[in-house]
Amino acid sequence: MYEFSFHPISQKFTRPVITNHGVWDVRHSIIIRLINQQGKVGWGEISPISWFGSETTQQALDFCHQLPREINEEIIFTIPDELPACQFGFESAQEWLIQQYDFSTQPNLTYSGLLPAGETALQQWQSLWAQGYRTFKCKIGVSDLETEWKVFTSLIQELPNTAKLRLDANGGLSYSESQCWLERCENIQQIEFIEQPLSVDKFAEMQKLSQLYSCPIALDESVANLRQIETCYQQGWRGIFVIKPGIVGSPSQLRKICQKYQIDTVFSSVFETEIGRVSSLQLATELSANHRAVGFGINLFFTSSGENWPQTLWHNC
Ligand SMILES: O=C(O)CCC(=O)C1=CC=C[C@@H](O)[C@@H]1C(=O)O
Ligand SMILES: [Mg+2]
Repeated sequence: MYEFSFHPISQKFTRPVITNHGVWDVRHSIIIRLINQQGKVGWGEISPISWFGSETTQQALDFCHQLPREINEEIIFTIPDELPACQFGFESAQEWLIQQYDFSTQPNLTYSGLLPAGETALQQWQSLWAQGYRTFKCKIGVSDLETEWKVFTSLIQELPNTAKLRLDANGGLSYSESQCWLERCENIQQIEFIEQPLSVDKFAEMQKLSQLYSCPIALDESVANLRQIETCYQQGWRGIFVIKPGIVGSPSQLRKICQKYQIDTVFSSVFETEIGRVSSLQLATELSANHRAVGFGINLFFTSSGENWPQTLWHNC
């Protein structure tokens, strides 16, 4: 049995995340705490992204409110699939009790840095490069193609050949715009992949594009949860799968799927706090089959874990 408690938190990003989905400037999460009978504490984080298909923060809060103050493993492992962020948060907290993670160790992974939208990306990449980043991601499908292509070509001209660049459209391109990007990126060696060019309902079209062009395509919104990963794999997707542990669902089920299908994965943040990050990077360390850079490079919050975090965060809620 575990003593269960939770706190909703809201944190404003240092800069809004601008994508085809819109402008996102505040991250709403729920921090959960489990205390076992030996008095050990396990931390978990529920950070939904409803426009990726996960539950809403309100639905996650309603789920937490209806739980008793004492919960057991059966409750944790029977959280419905409609609540993937809750599955992640509760299972992570239970694993935390066993692993007793600490924040001081940065896992031995390669990180990708998310560049700001538009021209600002041209200033930002150098400071990230100086910090050791060699993989960058920028958003496309936000303004018109030619404007974005102009910024992109300036960026590519500046980036060293050893850099890798990911273009994330968040499903915001049309079929012809996707063809245009894929054609133009065909022989640009820095391009690692184009992420989710078309919307989730256009799987067949993305499958066709992946056969027509050599520039790799990564699915993100199309594989946001475990059921979607399974479906896309069964429908023949053998390209890249972007895995967002914070919203994909049960970590134990994710381990099974990654081991069963040996999929080409890129682990990606849901812009969580250090609590969700520690658990997500544990999964990335275990399951990153092709050692692709993980999309956890940038801290978009004003504060990050400091002394005695998250106790301080917990008591300040
Ligand atoms: O994957 C990364 O490099 C960083 C995380 C990231 O880009 C995203 C996180 C959450 C929602 C989206 O705005 C975006 C994405 O689409 O991948
Ligand atoms: Mg994405």
